[in-house]
Amino acid sequence: MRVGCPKEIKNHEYRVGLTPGSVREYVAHGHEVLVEAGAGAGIGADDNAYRAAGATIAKTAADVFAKSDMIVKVKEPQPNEWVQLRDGQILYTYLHLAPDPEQTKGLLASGVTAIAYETVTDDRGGLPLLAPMSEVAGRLSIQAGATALQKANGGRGVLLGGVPGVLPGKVTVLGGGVVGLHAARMAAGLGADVTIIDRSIPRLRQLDDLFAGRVHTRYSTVEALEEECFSADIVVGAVLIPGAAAPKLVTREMLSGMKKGSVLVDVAIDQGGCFETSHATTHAEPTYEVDGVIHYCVANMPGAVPVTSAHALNNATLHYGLQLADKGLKALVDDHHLRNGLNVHKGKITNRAVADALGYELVEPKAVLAA
Ligand SMILES: NC(=O)C1=CN([C@@H]2O[C@H](COP(=O)(O)OP(=O)(O)OC[C@H]3O[C@@H](n4cnc5c(N)ncnc54)[C@H](O)[C@@H]3O)[C@@H](O)[C@H]2O)C=CC1
Ligand SMILES: CC(=O)C(=O)O
Ligand SMILES: [Mg+2]
Repeated sequence: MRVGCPKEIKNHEYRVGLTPGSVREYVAHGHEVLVEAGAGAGIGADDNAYRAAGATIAKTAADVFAKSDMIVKVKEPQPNEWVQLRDGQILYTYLHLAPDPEQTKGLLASGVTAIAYETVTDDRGGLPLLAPMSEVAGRLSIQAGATALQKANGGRGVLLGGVPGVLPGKVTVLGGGVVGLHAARMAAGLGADVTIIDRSIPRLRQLDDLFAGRVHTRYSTVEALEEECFSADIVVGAVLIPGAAAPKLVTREMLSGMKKGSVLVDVAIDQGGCFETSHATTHAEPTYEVDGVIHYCVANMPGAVPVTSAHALNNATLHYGLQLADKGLKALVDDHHLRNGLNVHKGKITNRAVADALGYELVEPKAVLAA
């Protein structure tokens, strides 16, 4: 198979779908790899590094899209990318379709077979291709929140760790999954007073064990949300219902109960966000203010640290990428966890959460692959 990797074009997105190390693996499996010139610049991998790994360098993205059987990317295709996709081609990348009707229409019209990293599953109930970027974004959320909390940046001017004789800042984390765990770990490491809210009691038990009393846990009710958000300096939004639009846990009305200059970091923004007042921002202009509360809603947070992120992402995506390259669509038939990643195939929606969110008929992946 010919595997193509275009340069990412989303605002300040410096990650790359294939590192030179991954290219070597595809080449070792007998595949041709076509990489757009400059695709790895953001991680310090120049075209010669890709040539040394066995790739051919394409001058333009158009060349990569036209000549490849499978496109491996990081971010969801942008409008001028989805028009270049076609029937019979595989797209392997993050998609986040539930909050994005325009992209969904574009992918359906193209006929492409689109596999979303974020809905591929594993035996432990996890999302193995989302997890590494959730680890990065969770850790980054506290850096971003702490920066926004500084007075000169519009925040209320609190140092998260406090100092001897002065109480630390308070961080509330909504959703104690992968993002939430890593946010809590960073916040606790800085000395903040941290509370995690989740609706899963088994998960709260795990977190309580893990942090051995260093972090508080609370079951998710409106009362708990209000108390923990109203007293917080930073609230990290980290809830997820896989594939679906995020539930709006913090309403606009609740902002009036929050401290002026406190910060909402909505990591869940790629699934539409869990604060009613969130809208996606970019690394170029990451924050805005509503009712005195600073909002940070960057939908591609890991793009800020591409050297770490691209390698962590490739570690997770390589296995299934090779399966797809080796076997084509049979890889989806053979492995139900990979099949759970199938969101769009030949003009049909094949993921239930996406179909429900956007009002499409669901076509079962097994049925569509057998056709
Ligand atoms: N903005 C960005 O750059 C990035 C965003 N993300 C996003 O962050 C979000 C979280 O991802 P993960 O931590 O990997 O998900 P996860 O599945 O590991 O964790 C989600 C947690 O939310 C909890 N939850 C669901 N509904 C809840 C509710 N109503 N109240 C309280 N808790 C609730 C679940 O029990 C679970 O523990 C996702 O939307 C993901 O796409 C991930 C990486 C980068
Ligand atoms: C998961 C995601 O949206 C990202 O890594 O950009
Ligand atoms: Mg406390």
